[in-house]
Amino acid sequence: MSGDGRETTGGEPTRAVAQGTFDLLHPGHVHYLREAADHGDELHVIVARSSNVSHKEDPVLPARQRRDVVGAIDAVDEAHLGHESDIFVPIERIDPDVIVLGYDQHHDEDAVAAALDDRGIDCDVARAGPREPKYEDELLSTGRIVDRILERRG
Ligand SMILES: Cc1cc2nc3c(=O)[nH]c(=O)nc-3n(C[C@H](O)[C@H](O)[C@H](O)COP(=O)(O)O)c2cc1C
Ligand SMILES: Nc1ncnc2c1ncn2[C@@H]1O[C@H](COP(=O)(O)OP(=O)(O)OP(=O)(O)O)[C@@H](O)[C@H]1O
Repeated sequence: MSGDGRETTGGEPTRAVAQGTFDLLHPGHVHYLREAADHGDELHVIVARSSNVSHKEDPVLPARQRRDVVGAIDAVDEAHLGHESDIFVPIERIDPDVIVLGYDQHHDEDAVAAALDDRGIDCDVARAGPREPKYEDELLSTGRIVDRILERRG
């Protein structure tokens, strides 16, 4: 562990990767990114392309804007735009020691580990936990923020 609580190996800095849509940031995102950062010396974040966000409504904000705002969070060393068609292309470029899946990300840990293995990428897979609400009415989901906007301003 280094002085700031992150893991080190004493040699090259270790790299952790987090990923997601990150449309309309909220404290749940900050919690996830801080937890992911604790898995390595450097945190790299892959921001999903809008065309790959198929399991929920389209993001409101363009991918480059989502990347730039995520990249401004203290825990994040570098934010990267995701690849349009092959999610392992940025992983090959970043060459992480660990991929930290979000607590509710639909990706299966074993399936991701098997895909990494198939491509000869030596990398662990971990799963982050959820943020517990700190106070009543804390909105910890982009979808719920959008619903609130529509209720109040729609
Ligand atoms: C290891 C890993 C790498 C990913 N890389 C990309 C990528 O390069 N491009 C992309 O559009 N999505 C990528 N994704 C997918 C998104 O990050 C994300 O899971 C999904 O599209 C958005 O949904 P979410 O915000 O609910 O997780 C990756 C996911 C994982 C687990
Ligand atoms: N409340 C939360 N606690 C911990 N992690 C979170 C929380 N909300 C989102 N995350 C994590 O942040 C990453 C990006 O999440 P995403 O952009 O899908 O946000 P979201 O608020 O869950 O969106 P939506 O409400 O539209 O599903 C994912 O890995 C997700 O697991």
